[in-house]
Amino acid sequence: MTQADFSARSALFVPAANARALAKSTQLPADTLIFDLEDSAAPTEKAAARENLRQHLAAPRSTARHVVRINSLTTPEGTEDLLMARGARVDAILLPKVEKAGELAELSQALEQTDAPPELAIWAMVETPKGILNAGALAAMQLAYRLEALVVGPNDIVAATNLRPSAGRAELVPWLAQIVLAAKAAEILVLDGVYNDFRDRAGFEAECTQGRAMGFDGKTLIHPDQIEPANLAFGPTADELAQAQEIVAAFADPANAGRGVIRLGGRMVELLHLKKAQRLLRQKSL
Ligand SMILES: CC(C)(COP(=O)(O)OP(=O)(O)OC[C@H]1O[C@@H](n2cnc3c(N)ncnc32)[C@H](O)[C@@H]1OP(=O)(O)O)[C@@H](O)C(=O)NCCC(=O)NCCSC(=O)C[C@H](O)C(=O)O
Ligand SMILES: [Mg+2]
Repeated sequence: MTQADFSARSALFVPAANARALAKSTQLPADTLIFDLEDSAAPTEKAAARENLRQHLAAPRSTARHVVRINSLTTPEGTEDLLMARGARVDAILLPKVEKAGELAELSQALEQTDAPPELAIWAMVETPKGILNAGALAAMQLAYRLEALVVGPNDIVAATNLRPSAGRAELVPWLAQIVLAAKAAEILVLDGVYNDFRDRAGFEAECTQGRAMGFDGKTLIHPDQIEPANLAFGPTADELAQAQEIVAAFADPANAGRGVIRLGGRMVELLHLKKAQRLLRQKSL
């Protein structure tokens, strides 16, 4: 688990070029909405998508975290997207196809130059072979800059590597694990990639279970039907919540005052478990 105090179970990509999807997004129970200006907008749609989104973000919002995926900063579109997103006071900017730590430094400097508020975070997509190889260096930028999350991009990974993933994506797992480990070492969030077959609920649920078991904090999504199963799979189970409450209560017992390790129901429980339990309960109550 990361240090983030908010829940990041479900992050729905909302194509900014699609007015109906933008309208729909305000009623959806996703923890995060990622408004997309990159791959879901064709080159001829990009300016209109940005303008749609500017207007959409000026209206009242839901309580979801609002993130904008901009185009690469090496393109004129990217700079326009960044200025729009910064002006719209979103929670984070998602930069696609990040390969080198310098790209995050460049984005961070651009935000400093426009006096962006310190709470405006950076999210980075890891979706190329170089990005995966450099995941540790990218995540380490959290120390110097406002990097809050790594996000996997399986479609670009598959396209760049000519991989043929089978059901269960065993071929991808070693690369995904590298990205998860990099994020954990830097104590930032890590979100699993999208599942394209949005009518296949069983397949989606299986991939959520696998992602949660690997340590992902949540999953990026492409369709509203994927929100509820992702919230279930990445949220705490009833057992985990009950255990967390038990641990907090046990350490609050005066008989255990000042102790670093206690016995609870035949198990050893240490202060690290208390910290994890407290974080879980804090996230649940937000
Ligand atoms: C995949 C879709 C094109 C399917 O859309 P559609 O045919 O409209 O589906 P439905 O008829 O079932 O939709 C029902 C209603 O829900 C709204 N809807 C659908 N998708 C979304 C969404 N993502 N956000 C908000 N609302 C949504 C429809 O408008 C319908 O509403 P209404 O008309 O009022 O009844 C579509 O789901 C879609 O475009 N999905 C997102 C695509 C996208 O953003 N792609 C880019 C991000 S993924 C990516 O790039 C991953 C990464 O980079 C990688 O490399 O892997
Ligand atoms: Mg991609």
